[in-house]
Amino acid sequence: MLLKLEKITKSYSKDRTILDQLDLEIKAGERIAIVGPSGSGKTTLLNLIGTLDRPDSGKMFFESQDLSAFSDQQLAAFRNEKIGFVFQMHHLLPQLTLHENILLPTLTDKKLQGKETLERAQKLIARMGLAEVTHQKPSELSGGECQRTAVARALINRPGLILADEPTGALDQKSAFNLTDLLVELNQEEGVTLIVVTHSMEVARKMDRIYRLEIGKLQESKP
Ligand SMILES: Nc1ncnc2c1ncn2[C@@H]1O[C@H](COP(=O)(O)OP(=O)(O)OP(=O)(O)O)[C@@H](O)[C@H]1O
Repeated sequence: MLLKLEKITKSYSKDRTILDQLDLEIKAGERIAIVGPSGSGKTTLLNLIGTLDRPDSGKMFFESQDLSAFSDQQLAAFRNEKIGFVFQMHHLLPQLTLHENILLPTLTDKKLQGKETLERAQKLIARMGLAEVTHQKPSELSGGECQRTAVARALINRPGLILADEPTGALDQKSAFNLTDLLVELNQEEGVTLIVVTHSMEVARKMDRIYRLEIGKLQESKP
């Protein structure tokens, strides 16, 4: 099991529980979609899985390691090594080129800086169809190119898990389908596990399993 959530509860205020004793198990290499009404807690759940926030109660295991036992510093190192993030708005740094943005997650760790990482970046740039625009800055790229750069950045450290929160939400339909197909191909080529929060059933249907988040719990849903 790559990821196991046991009775995870989270609220931001006393009068409303967002996630209520939620359980989830995900195997390495799976593609999972999380759908559900606006405000149901999808981003909250993704932030907990990504260790950007901690649950009020419950346990979370990643490769059998109990993450609640990790200090904030240990979690930061874990996150950088094991998890890649893709957001709705690409969150690229505007002053850096596409190439520099992709290398950002490698800058915090000396072990990651070397020929192998540069080769990995080149390979991802080619794979994403970005070879022509590597020295351009985000303002000089299309929305689809920015999102593909964000996917390359998420993959640069070879994480076991990609968390994507509405990755196609800001794209036109053609770019949205392209990006989804690319994520599926990368899952198949590299074995990276994929958790995608989406409002789009077309995107969700390309995953192995679809979960609906409603009233604090996940229910497996048919495509
Ligand atoms: N930091 C916070 N402080 C207080 N309330 C919050 C905070 N973050 C989220 N919420 C509330 O928790 C609920 C769940 O939010 P969340 O962003 O997880 O929902 P979502 O399912 O991702 O919604 P959407 O589909 O609209 O993006 C919402 O009612 C939101 O207002």
